This record gives sequence, C-alpha cells and structure tokens, in this order.
Amino acid sequence: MKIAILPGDGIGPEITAQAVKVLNVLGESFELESADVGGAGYAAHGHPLPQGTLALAKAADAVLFGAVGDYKYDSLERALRPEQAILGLRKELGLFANLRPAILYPELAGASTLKPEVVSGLDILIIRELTGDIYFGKPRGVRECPDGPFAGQREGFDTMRYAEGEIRRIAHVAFQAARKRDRRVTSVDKANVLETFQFWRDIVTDVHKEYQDVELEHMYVDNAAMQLVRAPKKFDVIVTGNMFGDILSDAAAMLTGSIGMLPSASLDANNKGLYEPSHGSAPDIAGKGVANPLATILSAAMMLRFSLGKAEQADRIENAVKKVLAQGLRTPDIYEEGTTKVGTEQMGDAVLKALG
Ligand SMILES: NC(=O)C1=CN([C@@H]2O[C@H](COP(=O)(O)OP(=O)(O)OC[C@H]3O[C@@H](n4cnc5c(N)ncnc54)[C@H](O)[C@@H]3O)[C@@H](O)[C@H]2O)C=CC1
Ligand SMILES: CC(C)CC(=O)C(=O)O
Ligand SMILES: [Mg+2]
Repeated sequence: MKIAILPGDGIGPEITAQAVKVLNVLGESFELESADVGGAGYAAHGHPLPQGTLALAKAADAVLFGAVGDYKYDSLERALRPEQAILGLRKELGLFANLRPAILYPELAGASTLKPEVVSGLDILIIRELTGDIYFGKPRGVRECPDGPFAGQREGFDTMRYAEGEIRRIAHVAFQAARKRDRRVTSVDKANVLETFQFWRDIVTDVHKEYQDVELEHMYVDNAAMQLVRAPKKFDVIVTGNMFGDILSDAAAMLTGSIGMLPSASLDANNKGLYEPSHGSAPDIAGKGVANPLATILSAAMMLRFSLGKAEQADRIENAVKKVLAQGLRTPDIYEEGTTKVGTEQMGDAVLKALG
C-alpha cells in the first residue's frame, strides 16, 4: 500500500516526521513517498500543488498531509499561495467529507481552557463539508461596486453556494456516522439569514426521513459557537458547511486542550482519504521543536482505520497516545504544572516506545 507524505510548510515537516516514524515501526509493508506541497512546492517547482505532487496523491492509497502556509507568501497572487495546495487537493481528490473528532483525553482535562466539568468525557464528531460553500463558489474577486452608498468604489466579493447533491451526500455521511455513535445529529446553518443555508436545512431535513432512528436538530451557527463552549457534551455529531465547520472545529479544538490534539480525515465517496491535523503551519513556533505532533500521529491512525483497513494498528497508535499522556508527557501547548515538558521529537519517540 502506498502512502503519499506531504509535509508542507512551517511545523508541517516536524510533525509529519513523527507520524512517519510511527508508521515505519508498525511492521507493515507500506511504501511511503514524499513530495513538496504548499510554500515548499512553490519554492521548488513554482507552484503550491506541483503536477508531480498531485499525481502522487492521486496514485496513492492514502495521503498524510502536514500543513501549508507561510506569511512570506501572503502577497503572492492567490492561485500561487500555499493554501491553494490543500484546497486544490480536496477538490481534485473529491474529498468532500471532513471528519474532525474532538475527544478530551481525561489526562488533559486541566489543559483545556474550559472548566474540567464542562469538558471531561467530551467525545463529539464535527463533520464539515469540504469542497463547496463560499470557499469554492464563483464568481469571486474585487470589482467596482455597482450600487449603494459605496458605488464606484472597489468591493471584494465571494459566492456562497451549495448544490442539492452536495448537501445530500454530506448529510448521509453525518447520519451514518451518528448510527455508530449516540444517534444524534445537529445540523448547523444560518437559515435565518442565508438562502444557501435555508436550502441546506430543507435538504438535511429531507435526507433525515431515511434515518428516523437518528435524532436531528437544527441550530444557527452563532448559537452553535456559544453552545460549544457552554455545554459541548450535549453534541454528538455536528454537520455543517465548509466555512462554519472550519471555524467551529478550531473552537472545538480548545475543548480538547489544544489544536495540536485535533486530527482529521478528509474522505471521498469511497473512503479514499487525506489525513491531516486540523491546525495550520504555525509559523510562530516553526523550527523550534515544540509543536505538538499528536494531532498528526492521530491523523495517521485515522488513515489506517478509514483508508487502509488496519483498524488494529489504528487502535495501537491511539492506545500509545493515551499511554504517553498518562505518563505525564506534554508538549508546551498542553503543559500543566506537575507534568513533564517535552519537545516534538521526544513526544514522537515516546509514542513509538509506547506502541507495545
Ligand atoms: N490545512 C492547512 O494546511 C492549514 C493552513 N493554515 C495556514 O497556516 C498558517 C498559520 O495560520 P494560523 O491562523 O496561525 O493557524 P495555526 O493553526 O497554524 O496556528 C494557530 C495557533 O495554534 C498554534 N498551533 C497550531 N498547531 C500547533 C501544534 N501542533 N502544536 C502547538 N501549537 C500549535 C500556533 O502556534 C498558533 O499560535 C497560515 O498560512 C494559514 O493559512 C491554517 C489552517 C489550516
Ligand atoms: C487553508 C484553509 C482553508 C485550511 C483550514 O483552515 C482548514 O482546513 O481548517
Ligand atoms: Mg481551519
């Protein structure tokens, strides 16, 4: 089985290296092949998603992705900016379903910024639609404002849109995921203001007719943001659009102690997938050896489970992560007094040792 390794920028190479170490000692005959992506792709090949990288990702059985983005590329034209690499991969590979499980490991209850009683036992699944919405809608750009008090000035604009089929397929993913959990889905939208999301609500309600054993509630996104910090354990599965899911999953990350703990799977219709931490390239800590590699290591576990049919190996990795947390090892983002502060590599090594 072939795994494409795309480390990317900033902390991407540091954290991906730890996950690769883990994959290499599982005793499986995986073929790992790396390629440049993001700013690294632009620097080496003049494009954030070089042809060779895209071809490798398409040919592989699964992709393990680090992160892309570097402020030094922020003034490039948009098509050449590092972030286009991950957006392009999602679109080109048809990865419409982004699963972001937010689980609080008991040892990290004190690392969360929320009170332990609010977050302990947290286990929610955010399902974010990943290839539609305002992130991909056209037209977009900067033009002359046609009317109103600012007519004649420049205006920026994007297009929010969802096709019926796009909503239906992500709703099916959510209801089916809920059947393996607590059978509750919260569909998050902004139907009170946006046509796109009234349509979203109508279609999700219609798909729900096929899943009468699953409870469905609808919630506006502003309320959902509030409920996520007020009473996060009330959620089971949250399904939402691309932009709302992007924002809400970063908020949910803090319930787990750190965004460095939040893995993700981005799946196509056949469970082929790209696996990446939910965070970005963290330029503020890149190269310092302090980034938390656990979200990436846990993403590799999701890859083994969802795309490579190796659920036992996924369990092994997840148990090893639990063990190192129980041993008191913490990267700075999850550090509390009384625990042992370690760097990125030490954390990777500890997981390796704990694999059993
Ligand atoms: N999928 C991707 O490749 C993504 C890329 N980005 C890009 O990443 C760059 C930085 O974006 P930001 O908004 O700063 O978001 P970010 O997620 O990279 O960082 C936000 C904060 O979280 C911290 N952080 C992130 N990951 C961490 C880890 N593993 N361990 C410890 N601390 C961690 C960072 O140090 C920073 O303080 C930008 O260029 C952005 O476009 C952002 C999100 C996702
Ligand atoms: C470059 C962004 C679209 C990536 C992001 O923020 C995410 O996927 O969470
Ligand atoms: Mg994000």
